[in-house]
Amino acid sequence: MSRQPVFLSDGVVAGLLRYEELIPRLEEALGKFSLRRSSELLQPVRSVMPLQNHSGFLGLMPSYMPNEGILCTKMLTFYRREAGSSLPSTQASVLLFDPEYGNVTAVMDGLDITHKRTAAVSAISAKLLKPAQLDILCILGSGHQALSHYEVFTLLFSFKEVRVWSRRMESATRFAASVKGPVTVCSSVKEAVNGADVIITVTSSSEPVLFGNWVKPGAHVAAVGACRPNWRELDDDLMRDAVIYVDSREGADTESGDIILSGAKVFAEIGEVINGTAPAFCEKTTVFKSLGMGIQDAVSAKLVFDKWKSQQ
Ligand SMILES: NC(=O)C1=CN([C@@H]2O[C@H](COP(=O)(O)OP(=O)(O)OC[C@H]3O[C@@H](n4cnc5c(N)ncnc54)[C@H](O)[C@@H]3O)[C@@H](O)[C@H]2O)C=CC1
Ligand SMILES: O=C([O-])C1=[NH+]CCC1
Repeated sequence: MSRQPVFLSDGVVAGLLRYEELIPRLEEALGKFSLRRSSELLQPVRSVMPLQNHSGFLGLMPSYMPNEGILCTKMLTFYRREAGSSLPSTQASVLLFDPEYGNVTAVMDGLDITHKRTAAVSAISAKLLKPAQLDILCILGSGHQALSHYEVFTLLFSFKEVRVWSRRMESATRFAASVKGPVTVCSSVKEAVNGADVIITVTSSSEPVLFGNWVKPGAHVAAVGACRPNWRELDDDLMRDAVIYVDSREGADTESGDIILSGAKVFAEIGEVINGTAPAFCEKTTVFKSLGMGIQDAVSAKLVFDKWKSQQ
């Protein structure tokens, strides 16, 4: 195989990746993952190397889906940044391989994939674990993930009110001004989550920001940050009282401080709910603890690459 890999920039990837096409592929992949058939899907828990001089981490996220012709790995770096820092907190590249020959067919910027597939999986969790009422959406954090979550949640659901809180009020105000629809800027987490039906936590915090006694019973929480075993976004009360769903049990047991440090029991993977092998307790308070999986990047990258090829 002498062909050189193509390089797809962030702009090209962003132009090709659409939530409407991505969501069904992610649902299928999450269901397949939870079947644990190694002949159909392989994905180890990502390996993460600390970069102690920089408060950062380098992660490697390989996956293999032979029936779909997908062999892929994402490489990412993520850093804890001080408030006001202009340096990026997460960067990523995705490599697609030809599974038969082993050569790299495409190298693509992984930022848009990371933003969209993470938000899309949170939206899938909200679709599956939908509270009886869906009036108020609350977003805690105002960075890249906040934006992609706003986009997909307002695309799929019709909330009467969207609220945002950020640790710096001006960031929340900037976020509200940057999106199309109306957003209420809140000055405290307690005020922001009061009565909210869906709460999304997308912060880089390592301490709890969301406390169980502020959360409306029956609400759904999509918890996206805190991806290290000693980092938290949610307090023990919420972790103990809610029914906990995850993307990967192995990932959660290895990487989620919210699960490991609270001692909370994982009830099911959302792939099990998709497969009908675990119930969706929509009437209870539910937490979807998201950590991110290589297969999510892989199906996103394959979708982008196939669309790009069809246009050549
Ligand atoms: N579960 C998954 O699949 C993924 C999770 N993530 C995680 O999602 C989180 C957000 O990522 P991005 O939006 O890309 O980052 P970002 O840097 O664009 O935004 C981070 C947000 O967290 C806030 N923040 C930082 N420290 C905080 C603190 N101590 N308390 C409260 N808020 C704080 C910032 O003000 C900002 O609003 C990160 O923790 C990241 O590691 C990112 C990608 C995928
Ligand atoms: O899956 C992912 O891309 C990430 N999870 C935590 C930081 C980035």
